[in-house]
Amino acid sequence: MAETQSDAGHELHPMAEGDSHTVVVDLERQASAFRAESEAGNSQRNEISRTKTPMHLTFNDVCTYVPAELQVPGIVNTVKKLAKACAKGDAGKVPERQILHSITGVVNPGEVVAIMGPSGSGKTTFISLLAGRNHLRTTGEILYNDQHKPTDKAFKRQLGYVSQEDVLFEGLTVFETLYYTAVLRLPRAMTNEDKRERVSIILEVLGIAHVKDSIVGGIRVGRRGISGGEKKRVAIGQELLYNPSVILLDEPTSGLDSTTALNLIHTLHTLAQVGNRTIVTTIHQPSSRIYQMLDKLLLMGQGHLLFYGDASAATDYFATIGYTMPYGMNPADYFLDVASGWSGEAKDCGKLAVGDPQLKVLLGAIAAKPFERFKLAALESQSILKEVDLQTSRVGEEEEAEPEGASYLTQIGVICVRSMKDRRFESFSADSLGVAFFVAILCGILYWQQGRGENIATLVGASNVAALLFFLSMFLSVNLMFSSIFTFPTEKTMLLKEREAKVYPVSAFFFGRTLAGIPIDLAIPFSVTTIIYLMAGLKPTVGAYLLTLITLVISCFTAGSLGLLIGAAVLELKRAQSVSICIMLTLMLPSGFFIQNIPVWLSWISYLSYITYTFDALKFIQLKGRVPECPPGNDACSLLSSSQFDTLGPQIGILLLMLVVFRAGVYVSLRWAAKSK
Ligand SMILES: Nc1ncnc2c1ncn2[C@@H]1O[C@H](COP(=O)(O)OP(=O)(O)OP(=O)(O)O)[C@@H](O)[C@H]1O
Repeated sequence: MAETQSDAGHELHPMAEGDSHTVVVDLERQASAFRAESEAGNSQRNEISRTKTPMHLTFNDVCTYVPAELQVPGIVNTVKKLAKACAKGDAGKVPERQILHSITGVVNPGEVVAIMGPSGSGKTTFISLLAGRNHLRTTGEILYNDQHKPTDKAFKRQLGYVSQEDVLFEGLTVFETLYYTAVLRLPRAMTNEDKRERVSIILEVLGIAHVKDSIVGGIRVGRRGISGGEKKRVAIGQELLYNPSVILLDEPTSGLDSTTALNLIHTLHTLAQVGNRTIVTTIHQPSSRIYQMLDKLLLMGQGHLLFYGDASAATDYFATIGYTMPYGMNPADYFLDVASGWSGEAKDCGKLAVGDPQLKVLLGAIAAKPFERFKLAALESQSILKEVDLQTSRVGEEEEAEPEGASYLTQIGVICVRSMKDRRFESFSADSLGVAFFVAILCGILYWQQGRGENIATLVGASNVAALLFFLSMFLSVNLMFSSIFTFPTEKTMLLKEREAKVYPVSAFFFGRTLAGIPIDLAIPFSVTTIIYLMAGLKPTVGAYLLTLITLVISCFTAGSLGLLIGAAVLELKRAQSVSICIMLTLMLPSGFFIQNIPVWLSWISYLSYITYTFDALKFIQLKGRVPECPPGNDACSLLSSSQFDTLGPQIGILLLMLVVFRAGVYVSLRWAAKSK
């Protein structure tokens, strides 16, 4: 039996290259191989071909509303709006626009339903509602197997959702992307080998095995990776891995050439049929060959349901209400024309607006001769529900006992390793290393041996060393802080996507990302400090070197945490950058280097600045007892050697405390961001 399986796998061809039949035939062969293996007791492979619980989807009278006015963000605008609403006496009431109007229907297991409609007709809104990923005000009911709402936390894990935008890690290879998803989402009882094998099967099924070692690529990593169509298939593969009963896809074929799009729909069709999955996909402009492959069509126009039923019956239906398709036309093109307000005469060609007479005419014709969706839906619902009931009762126990996913420690480990691999092109890129080494060597040359005993014994030499210590702490910490503010805004979409699918808790993401940052964030401070230390001839004892290094590393981690906190709290890059510049300058100016006589009412800021404590600690380590006696009354000189504390402990302790507080703030901000979406 294993031979049959491997044969099926090896003979598959990449979709983009092979013809469409190959994939279907191969999938069918593979599916029969899976079934055969299942009979032989190999349940794992069987999971790929058939779902555990077939899902019957019903949506009834779904209406969705959005605010009718522009919602300008910001506290001032919110207060203004509230004041206006209170003055009018309608506080809390926001004028709304209806974007979905009474969408009703039924989708059975094993079917592929295509949602079609012109741009802005509500396809994305509707499919994201089916996936429980839309939080707009919605009335009506969406139920799976008559009991699960798509927003139910426990049930969400069973819904595969591929959004319109590709949310992938640009720095990972295709195999890594699918493998880490497999480790996070597949049952912990499965061995690593089985998970790898599952990934290999998915790669073959989706025709992307030939690019498994190519990176995803993108603007962030500055590298061209796999093609748009391949990215889309990687995203689909991530969902297929855990064998969901329902797969919802938002425009999976956009950007694909017609053959690749046809192959993708073939694949979905086969997955639905051999796996008894419920598949709903929005689709923009399907070719006539794709259209023929669809089981059901849900046509939308301006948020209204214009047709729902067998795709093959749509042409006849529209003919009966006076919209006869011209001979030889692609039905999909014709229905889009109709939904866009074209009634067959060239002069009427144009887009519909709500209340458009054309839409009213069409809706009137539909109301006069409905496509019997309600009757049909009710009948189908009853017969299919019986079948689903039977199958569900057989697998009912399995559904109750959803297998446990990765353990908490595995989640942290995977998030950590995945994040390190994703950042491998950035953190250790020639650019960032080049800047760090350039600055270190420039500093070393400019301050060449300034820290030696004879130089530091002069007032000028001691001042130079103090300036070098301040610069060193500023350069390293600001460097890290500014790179840290990008972390969460750029990973926000991935965090939200994986949180929506309940893959891991926020704390696992927080600890995983924190761990991933440690080696990368240590490397630059360590090498820069060592180069400058040797070239500038700072205090030549191992103890002083280690203390300087420890102080700078803690200071960098504190600054990095502040950067993460700003990024996590703001989650918007431009704003995060502006906020961090303000905070950094506020902390730097009163830190004891630029100005000594700070106005009393502002002096408290210096106590909040991690730079004050870092600079103090470095002066204590390098200058205490080594600088010349200050002439009486020379304040500038005495500042060289003075510290706020006579020992090192309090400075280091306060820095560590700040580090913990900032990290806790990061965690709270992430939780809040994940919740508020
Ligand atoms: N959060 C929102 N706030 C305001 N308007 C919204 C929101 N979401 C959707 N809309 C509006 O609802 C309508 C339908 O949008 P939707 O994105 O669902 O259309 P679509 O059919 O998927 O379009 P496309 O094919 O161009 O992606 C549009 O007019 C859009 O502006």
